Amino acid sequence: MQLPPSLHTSILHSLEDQIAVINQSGNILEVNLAWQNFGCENGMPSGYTCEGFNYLDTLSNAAAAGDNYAGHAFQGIMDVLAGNLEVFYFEYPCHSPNEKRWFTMRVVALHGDESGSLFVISHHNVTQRKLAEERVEELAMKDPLTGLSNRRAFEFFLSSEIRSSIRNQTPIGLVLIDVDYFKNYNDEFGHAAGDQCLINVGQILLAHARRPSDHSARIGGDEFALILGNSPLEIVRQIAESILKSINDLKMLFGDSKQVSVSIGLLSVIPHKNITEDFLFKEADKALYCAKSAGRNQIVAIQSITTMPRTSLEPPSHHESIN
Ligand SMILES: Nc1nc2c(ncn2[C@@H]2O[C@H](COP(=O)(O)OP(=O)(O)OP(=O)(O)O)[C@@H](O)[C@H]2O)c(=O)[nH]1
Repeated sequence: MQLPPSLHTSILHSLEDQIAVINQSGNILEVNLAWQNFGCENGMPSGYTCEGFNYLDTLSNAAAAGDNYAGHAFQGIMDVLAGNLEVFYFEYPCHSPNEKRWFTMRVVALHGDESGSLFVISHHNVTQRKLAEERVEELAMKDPLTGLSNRRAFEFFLSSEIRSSIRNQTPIGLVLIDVDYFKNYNDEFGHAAGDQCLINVGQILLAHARRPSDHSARIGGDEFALILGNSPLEIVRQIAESILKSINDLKMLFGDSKQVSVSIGLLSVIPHKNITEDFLFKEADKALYCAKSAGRNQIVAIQSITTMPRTSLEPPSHHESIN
């Protein structure tokens, strides 16, 4: 079989990765078809070959305009050109107005080039892998039944909201919600109806988490939580009352026999650095326990939390019940 005369060029043009050869100054000497096509698909004139382009200039201009990825790529290439780094490998987002895209960039000295003045840059599209990773990440943070955040995500958001509240000295609200006598509900109406009930409660919580700093989560079987960033006690209380009412109103959806109620414990506090998420959660949980003990279908608010550095003793909390 006869191989094409310029076998290496043919191989280069057959590759899916975008490949360019640059010299020590960053001038592009040669690109493959994939590189040309990518340029044309992204605003370069048709027939664009990159000849005369200086890749380092392009990156440094983008970096000067605030593109940190371009700045990092520039530095990596400079390190390879200077011989300080054998291979530079970098993964970066390159989203277009229509789609999310990620690429890897690999920069290495041209193999077999004795002058040591030629370098190969290759870009590989890793979008499919990144989208799959994003999806896995999303699934790992979501409760599959209600679509709300799961406990893991809740803990993450709580800790991040506490840090933000400490920084800004704003009150963080925490609301814990537990369905009343849910075991009986399951026993009486069946597990599928129980699932539907949890979905409906989840939807109500979701509708009450309106701002970017609000997060609703299902943190256990019939236990839910709402984090309300920058919310004083009065606001947290109003939101909890609205949740309680909406859940009581679910019986209109189900018919009178399927009455649903919840017990709610809540607090709002401006935290300082000794306040942990575990501490806040336990305080709100104490209030929830009080709401259960006092007869359920009601709200108990922690009125004040001693925010002094903790010793081995739990600080005193003061509860107020709202029916
Ligand atoms: N349908 C359904 N039930 C669940 C799910 N997860 C947990 N459960 C049930 O939720 C019930 C929770 O009941 P308990 O924690 O004993 O409390 P309760 O009956 O709600 O009583 P109080 O909380 O004291 O008012 C249990 O019977 C669990 O089996 C779920 O995903 N779907």
